[in-house]
Amino acid sequence: MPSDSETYTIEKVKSLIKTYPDFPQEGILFRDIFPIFQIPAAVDCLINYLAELALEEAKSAKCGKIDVVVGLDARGFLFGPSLAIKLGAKFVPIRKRGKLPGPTIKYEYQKEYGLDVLEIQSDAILPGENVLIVDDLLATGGTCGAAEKLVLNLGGRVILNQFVIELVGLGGRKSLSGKTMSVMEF
Ligand SMILES: O=P(O)(O)OC[C@H]1O[C@H](OP(=O)(O)OP(=O)(O)O)[C@H](O)[C@@H]1O
Ligand SMILES: Nc1ncnc2[nH]cnc12
Repeated sequence: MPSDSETYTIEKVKSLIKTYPDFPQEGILFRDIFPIFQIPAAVDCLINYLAELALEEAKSAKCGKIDVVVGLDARGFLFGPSLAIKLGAKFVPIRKRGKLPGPTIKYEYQKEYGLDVLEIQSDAILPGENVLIVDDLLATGGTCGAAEKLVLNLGGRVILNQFVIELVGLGGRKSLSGKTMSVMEF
């Protein structure tokens, strides 16, 4: 099947991201990743790139394989399942309050614009499993910091926090305990 995925570069993928000033509130420069999903070759390029970085990190951490890819509600779900397939890992969601059935554990956190609660199903990660956390964007780090706490509380090992976009000016990676990588900086 003809495809231009080989000619797509991360720089080209970055150029697809649109910026909206004052959304969803004044003072926020919103980075929109959805235009990437209008171009299958761009998505393919990005997922392959995330998978390569993750495999390199698992190798250098000498942890064996990534057992679990945890995706963060909601835009982390755009990347998590595809990445999990590439890594031969299971996919587990971390969701906002009240969305997951059965026994869960919760963690309250501060984000760029407001307070929120994240939850994970209690049996989703087994003690000692190697976990990669993926999300579309790192801003203040509140969301991913809460996700790390949930993973650690279930006995998982955070091998890598992976983001498509990092808003470097907000210094979010300072509040994360695990190794952190982003594909693009703004
Ligand atoms: O580093 P932080 O300051 O915590 O911010 C980053 C988080 O904020 C956004 O999600 P949001 O909570 O807006 O939810 P959404 O994905 O459902 O839009 C983004 O997708 C990250 O998950
Ligand atoms: N500036 C931003 N753009 C897109 N998503 C975000 N989530 C938190 N901050 C954001």
